[in-house]
Amino acid sequence: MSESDSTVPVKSPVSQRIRYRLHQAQRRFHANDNIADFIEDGEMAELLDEVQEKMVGVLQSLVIDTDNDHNTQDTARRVAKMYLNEVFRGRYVAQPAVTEFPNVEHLNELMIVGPITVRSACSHHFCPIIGKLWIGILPNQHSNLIGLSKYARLAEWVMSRPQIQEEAVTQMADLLQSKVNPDGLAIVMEADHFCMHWRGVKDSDSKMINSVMRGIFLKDTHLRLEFLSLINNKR
Ligand SMILES: Nc1nc2c(ncn2[C@@H]2O[C@H](COP(=O)(O)OP(=O)(O)OP(=O)(O)O)[C@@H](O)[C@H]2O)c(=O)[nH]1
Repeated sequence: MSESDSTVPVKSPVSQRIRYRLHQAQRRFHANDNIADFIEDGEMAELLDEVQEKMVGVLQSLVIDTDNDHNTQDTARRVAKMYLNEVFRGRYVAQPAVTEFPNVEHLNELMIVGPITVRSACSHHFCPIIGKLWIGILPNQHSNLIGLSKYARLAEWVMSRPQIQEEAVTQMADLLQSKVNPDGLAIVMEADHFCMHWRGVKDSDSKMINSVMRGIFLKDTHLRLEFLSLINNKR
């Protein structure tokens, strides 16, 4: 815990109050963690004002004349809103409600959902990661079936945080495993990383593809190949 977070005066900045609660609960708050449980009513509006104020400082340090440049006058507010309410929203809001249905018909055939569009950002440069995600599920009679749209809603919640792709797919797999409790779970993500396209090495063509296989997908080569060939036909 940093010294400034260990004791929190009542009128301290809202981010400091939230960090204090996280430290007290000994909860991790990395860039790809959700911290909704530690934010009280009305504090998102305060956080917006605080991030805006800090963004004003960044623009000043970039020597941009925000007083006279009509294009950047409201940029600090726009960027703060974009981070908190859009591109990093998955850190600050609670998990979307997911209706779970019992597997009454005891379905146990491979089901594939995708491609789900992924919009994320890398935690190193905060550059966009844009890609696609496929999910394969082999339910059993005890599995919960969740509505099709909920796969996309859960993916959006996990992905709209700064992160690395390897951890994003693992988080997605852990979440679906806990919701659906299937015999097998497979996830493949293919994405463009703008930190490689727009800057740095400036390689416009390369993508990152990674997968997570759980349960029967690890043991059953035929099932794994069936999943991979079905999604390959659609890519
Ligand atoms: N493994 C992994 N690396 C990523 C991901 N997104 C971005 N990166 C890479 O993370 C690295 C960032 O760390 P550094 O190498 O210290 O950054 P840098 O000095 O700006 O590196 P360059 O991008 O090569 O200019 C870069 O190589 C990125 O391409 C991801 O999802 N997974």
